[in-house]
Amino acid sequence: MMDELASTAFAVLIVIASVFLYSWIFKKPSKESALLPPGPRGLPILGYLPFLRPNLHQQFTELAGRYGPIYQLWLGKKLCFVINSPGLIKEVVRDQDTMLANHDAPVAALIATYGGLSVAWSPYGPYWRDMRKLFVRELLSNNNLEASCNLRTEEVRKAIGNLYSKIGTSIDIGELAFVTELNVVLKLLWGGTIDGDKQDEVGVELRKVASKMIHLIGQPNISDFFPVLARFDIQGIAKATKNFLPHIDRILDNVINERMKMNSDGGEGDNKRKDFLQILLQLKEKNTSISLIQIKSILMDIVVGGTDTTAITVEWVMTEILRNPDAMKRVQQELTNVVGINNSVEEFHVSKLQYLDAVVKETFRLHPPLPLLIPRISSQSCMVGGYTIPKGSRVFLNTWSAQMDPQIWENPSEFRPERFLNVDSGKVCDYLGNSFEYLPFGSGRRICPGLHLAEKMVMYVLASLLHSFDWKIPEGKNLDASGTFGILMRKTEPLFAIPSPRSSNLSLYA
Ligand code: HEM
Repeated sequence: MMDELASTAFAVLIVIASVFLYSWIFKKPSKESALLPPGPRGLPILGYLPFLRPNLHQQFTELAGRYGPIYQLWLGKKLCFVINSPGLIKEVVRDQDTMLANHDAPVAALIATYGGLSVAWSPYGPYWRDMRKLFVRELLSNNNLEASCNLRTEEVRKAIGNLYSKIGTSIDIGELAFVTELNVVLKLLWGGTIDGDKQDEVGVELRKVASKMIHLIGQPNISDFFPVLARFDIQGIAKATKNFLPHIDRILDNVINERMKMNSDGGEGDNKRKDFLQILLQLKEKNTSISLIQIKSILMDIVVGGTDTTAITVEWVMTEILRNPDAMKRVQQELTNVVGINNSVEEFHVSKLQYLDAVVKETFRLHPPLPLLIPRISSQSCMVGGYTIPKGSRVFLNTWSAQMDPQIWENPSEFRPERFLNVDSGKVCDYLGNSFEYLPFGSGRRICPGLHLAEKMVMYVLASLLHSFDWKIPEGKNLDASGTFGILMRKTEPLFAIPSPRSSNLSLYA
């Protein structure tokens, strides 16, 4: 994608170079008063854009070796800073958190979220705070997560039950995890509003929507690097996103209408527990400041933010486990001890699965789904590491670099879950954003609000897959562990694996 961007950038921009050279020279912010860090030099106008490689987090880490833990580079008209060390990441998310609390929303993200109304893409301020509070309080609080345990159990059991009918065949693990996670998320969102075949249809449609949206948002867009060119929409990304929006609207409008009909018929939907859509619609009735498009943006936050990330994680963990048979044996032994070979895994078992927990943590370290988190933009000029970050700069927090730092992690490229078991090392890494050398869910005000749900789901799905089945790679397939970065880092080749039953507990899943 970066190569494509580079050639498009060249073709278009060489033609108009002379016009821009003038404005470039005269509009570039003055450096006299700002102490900027060193950084790689790029070309006039294009900056470093033509030199970007697909795996940005790796390239940024290499550049840190040359320029230090903080450096600057121009991407088109945008001044960018890359922060690579735990100490400086801490400065950003603790000391300068309010100045750097905005995500730098690409044009496509703003269009897809009705002008930035979602939690992820709204600017830091009262609107974002209220929406995030609502999101966390009503959907992702500990109480709500406990209350929705049955629903997750039901969906995971359904997925495992289906696998028993596919014994010996090759399974796309990412797809399996995605469908399971999407079903859980849809149940949390609108419970029994729609059910059966209709739920499956909506699931299939939302799946397409989520992956298209991630593709559009993750695609490098000239308009983001040269805002003055945004109105020409050279790559047609804005147009594609606008054309696609009515499709999202139609799906969500249908579900919302169904739910409103149920409300007016006095139906509670998914038995006693209120689903998220029901809560949002009730709030809307009471409080006219919440509009339908805000509700839709939040629903999309969850569908887009909560499904692919979790599925990618399950796929990476399964890949590492298949590459490390000793780890697979140890996980399965732990499951046998904690769950019992002929019992099914329950969510309450998960907190006792310490080795699996270490395997998941180690996988997040090596393969974080968002190795550069979501890039920030400075709302005010501020200082990091003794350097000035001028207002309006893009800031990349390269957590991958910190997670692969040999000064912190011994033999960082080796898969060694034991490093997360070693309590004596004094390194207690959790997901809460306080260990700045380990931040798979980010940190500070913008830390992922879905982390507890994600943790529960990832652990529960993996425990169920590994307790019920042994897994092997299909003949002729290799177990490649390379990733490709868009906005998410996915496996370059999807993982296929063949299940064979480990225990005779099929009846528990039927
Ligand atoms: C393995 C799964 C997941 C990973 C690795 C992950 C990771 C992240 C990261 C790194 C960020 C950016 C944090 C920052 O900028 O500092 C983020 C933000 C976000 N995530 Fe997640 N996430 C996951 C699952 C979920 C789930 C399940 C949901 C919702 C149900 C969710 C919803 C969001 C939202 C709404 C934001 C934006 C928060 C804001 O801007 O205030 N994520 N996530």
